[in-house]
Amino acid sequence: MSAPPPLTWQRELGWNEFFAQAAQPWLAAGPPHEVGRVSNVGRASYQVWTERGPEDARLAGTMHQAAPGRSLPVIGDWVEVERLAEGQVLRIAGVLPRRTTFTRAVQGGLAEQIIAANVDLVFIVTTPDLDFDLSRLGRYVAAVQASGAAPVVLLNKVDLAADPEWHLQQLGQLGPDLPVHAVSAAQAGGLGAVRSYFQPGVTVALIGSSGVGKSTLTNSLLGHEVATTGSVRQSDQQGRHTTTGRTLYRLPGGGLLIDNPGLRDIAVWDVDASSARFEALEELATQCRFRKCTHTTEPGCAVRRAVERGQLSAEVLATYHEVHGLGGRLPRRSKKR
Ligand SMILES: Nc1nc2c(ncn2[C@@H]2O[C@H](COP(=O)(O)OP(=O)(O)OP(=O)(O)O)[C@@H](O)[C@H]2O)c(=O)[nH]1
Ligand SMILES: [Zn+2]
Repeated sequence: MSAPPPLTWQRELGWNEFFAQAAQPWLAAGPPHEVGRVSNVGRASYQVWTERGPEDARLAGTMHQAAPGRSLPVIGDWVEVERLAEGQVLRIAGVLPRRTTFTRAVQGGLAEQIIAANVDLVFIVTTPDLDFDLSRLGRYVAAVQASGAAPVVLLNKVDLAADPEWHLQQLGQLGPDLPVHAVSAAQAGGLGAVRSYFQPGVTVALIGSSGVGKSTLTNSLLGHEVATTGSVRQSDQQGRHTTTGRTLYRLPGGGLLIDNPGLRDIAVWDVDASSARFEALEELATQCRFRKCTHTTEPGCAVRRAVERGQLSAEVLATYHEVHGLGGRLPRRSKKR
């Protein structure tokens, strides 16, 4: 038995044979069974993109029970939903298998948390200034490849570079087949090449340090202001988490863009730097006087004490600070990798 041809809205949202096959038993049962794509995840609520557009959704009771192989929906997931009576929010009954997954290490590297699913392409954004660090960019490339997505490097703020060719040549060392583009998001320069990646159904995510221009780029690509430049707003006036700001966007010419705080914060899923290497440090950090100690200048810092006593290498702490955007970061102009 072959599945009916998928609808156009689904294709535009990234649906393909892989998902169609997985959803076949669910859809074969007919109404109220539908599918949709998770476009935002709040603390207790979800937003799912269906034929009708973005809709509020809630987990079905059975989804709350832990079961082997069961995972809660994340941004980018295709989910099985039930449309109850008109006016009621959609109910998420299941998560379809994922084609790609971004994970980050939690519990000191003992467990993995999935933060985004079904991303096809990841734009790694950097700038020709202090952010430029080939070894860190190399780790991002490896992390993107490990997720199953394809990496593309964007050298943004190229208008500020004295010698853009030097930076491009350096980035070329990251891999012979790695696409690299020089852009200026603020001046809409070089965006044609970037736009050409957004084919219908292709899901793209942006990652990069704070301030490299991800929001500016998002706004230029979407043609209107959606992303908050400078910071990510997550709460409304009452301080509640709000799901009104979508984090899965459809581009005017096709293609989808995920701009999600969890994914943005590359430091947390920079696998090499943040997992096992920091286990000892995180163990020590439980003894710091302050729960949110940054191990820089706080009194009663168990981590710095351990470094002073030679129990923890100063390099591990320095890397930890670099990954978390703390402390002085020097431009490292690596010659050869
Ligand atoms: N000169 C120049 N400035 C740019 C360019 N793109 C972005 N900027 C500026 O860089 C600053 C940071 O840009 P954002 O878009 O907020 O950076 P972001 O990566 O979203 O930062 P976070 O929200 O902290 O993750 C803003 O002042 C932008 O106007 C560019 O191409 N050239
Ligand atoms: Zn500390």
